[in-house]
Amino acid sequence: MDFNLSTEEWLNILDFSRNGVVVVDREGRIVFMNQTAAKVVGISSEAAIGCRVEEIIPSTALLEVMKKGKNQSRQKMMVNGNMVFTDRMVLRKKGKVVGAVGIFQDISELEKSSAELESVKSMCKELDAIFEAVADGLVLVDEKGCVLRVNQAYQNLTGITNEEYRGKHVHELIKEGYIGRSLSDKVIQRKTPYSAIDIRNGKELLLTAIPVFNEEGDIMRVVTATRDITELSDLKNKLAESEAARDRYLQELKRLHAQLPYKFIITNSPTIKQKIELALHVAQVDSNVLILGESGVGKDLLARLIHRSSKRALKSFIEINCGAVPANLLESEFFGYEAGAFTGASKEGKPGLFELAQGGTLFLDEVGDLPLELQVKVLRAVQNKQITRIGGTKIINLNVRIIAATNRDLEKMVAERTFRQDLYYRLNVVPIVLPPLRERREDIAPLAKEFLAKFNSKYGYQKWLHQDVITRLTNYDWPGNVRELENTIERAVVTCRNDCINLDCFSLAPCDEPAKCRDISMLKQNKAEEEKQLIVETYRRTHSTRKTAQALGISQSSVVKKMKKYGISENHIVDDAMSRDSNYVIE
Ligand SMILES: Nc1ncnc2c1ncn2[C@@H]1O[C@H](COP(=O)(O)OP(=O)(O)OP(=O)(O)O)[C@@H](O)[C@H]1O
Repeated sequence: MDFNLSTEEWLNILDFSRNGVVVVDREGRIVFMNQTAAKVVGISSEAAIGCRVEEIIPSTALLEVMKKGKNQSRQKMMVNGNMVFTDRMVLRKKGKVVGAVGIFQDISELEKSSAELESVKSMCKELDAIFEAVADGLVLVDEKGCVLRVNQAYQNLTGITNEEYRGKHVHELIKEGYIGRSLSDKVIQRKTPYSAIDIRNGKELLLTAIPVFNEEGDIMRVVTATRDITELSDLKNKLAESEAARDRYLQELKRLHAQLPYKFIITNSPTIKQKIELALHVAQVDSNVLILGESGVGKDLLARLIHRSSKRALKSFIEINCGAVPANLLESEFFGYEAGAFTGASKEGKPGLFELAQGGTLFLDEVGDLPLELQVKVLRAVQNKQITRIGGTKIINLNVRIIAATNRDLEKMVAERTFRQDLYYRLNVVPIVLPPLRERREDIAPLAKEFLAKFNSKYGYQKWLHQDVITRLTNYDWPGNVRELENTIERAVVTCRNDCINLDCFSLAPCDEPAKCRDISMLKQNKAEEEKQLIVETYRRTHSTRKTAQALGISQSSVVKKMKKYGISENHIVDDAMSRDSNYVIE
């Protein structure tokens, strides 16, 4: 075969090679560099030829190869940032070294791919570890529904091994009775995740199957996670049970709580017991309650009982004595005010009692004393369950239960047009009338004993009541009702020098008919002049409406009202012009 190629032809062939070829002469100057080498080195062959090889390829070892006269193969080196494998060969002519050739292969891409392969491999290992480590059972099926693998947790959960599952179609598994239904099948059909709860082997399992899509958007895998929620369900049931128990205890607690004030309401009277039953009953609903009865019969006590027995028990019980707050302050007391609403208003503004009672109960004591002009505003609040602070525009929604009380005859007041009829109806949803003590004399002895025990303990005595005293107290009419009885016992306990409290210790003069007695019962029974006289006398002694009220066994607001009624001015009574009771201006 005649196949003699010229040097140029050989060089052309080398130029065409996908391997880089660099030839240097004895001095190390580049005499040939093919296209591939030029590309890797980053310089044109023309520019490279004639240059010293170490200037163009600083990492070259061709000079060393020539010096040692020994070829090298498969050496890794970096050329212009590219990783190459190189073979170096010494060129000899007649046994003399005349130059060297380097042939190299760019392996950068290969390196990159193998690095990627390594990372994919380690990722696979990680996923394998995760697949096996998760507590949920996992089943992996392909796009057709054939099981690729199941993890250890799934095998533990179902008792079915990987081998039994692997390679089988889910339909086959259903047929063979391994599973009752397949979620993977549904996911493949619908192309969306799917969840269900199954009972298998007596265990409650939560199954969640999700599809895995390829680049084209076709399902390539379905992963089904199976979680044993038997324990969770048990816990849920236990939680529900303990919540129900807690509610029961709460109710019981409320009931006991409600009984607490009941215990302090001392009574032997069937009528009062009935009223208490009624109060406990209406406590459960939010309807307005109107408690009627003379001063000191226990209206306040009953209002508190209703609150404490209601579902509002843990919220505020706000009480206002409508007769004890000066009329000009009542509105702001009730509704509050915004900052700077009027001269003297606090900078921050102030919430009113309606707001303070949010969620709880507002007790309007002595509601009959509410000034007419305020009645309409209170009506609006009670009716609409909304208020606006004085000087404000914001509507505040109310969630307040209203209990009102009075010792006045509201019906008569309505007839006389001193109390608004609409407000009366609004408040009088459930009326509870507490009879005076004289109409339930069976309560007097137990109450007296209770108060005796209370004040004995308060003052550290061990006194007792003589039977005559009990009889006397029982026969007495008690215009100031329980409050008066309480004060009378306290006075007797502290003033009586003997341990046996006998009739001498009482200012109640012994008499057969209580009505004839010359004592504070006059306040109720005697003519107005005597009542006036009694108040004047008591005030002269006490110098205060509060103490006068205490001494007479009536409320402070009643004293103030009666003083107004009889035109009793403080100056008439005491020389000292300064009233000690700064709450009231007595004309
Ligand atoms: N049944 C009772 N058992 C024990 N204490 C009672 C009873 N009834 C009333 N009291 C006591 O008598 C006093 C007066 O009761 P309360 O303030 O409830 O009467 P009121 O009708 O609201 O009086 P007012 O109309 O003057 O406001 C309170 O100290 C209260 O604790």
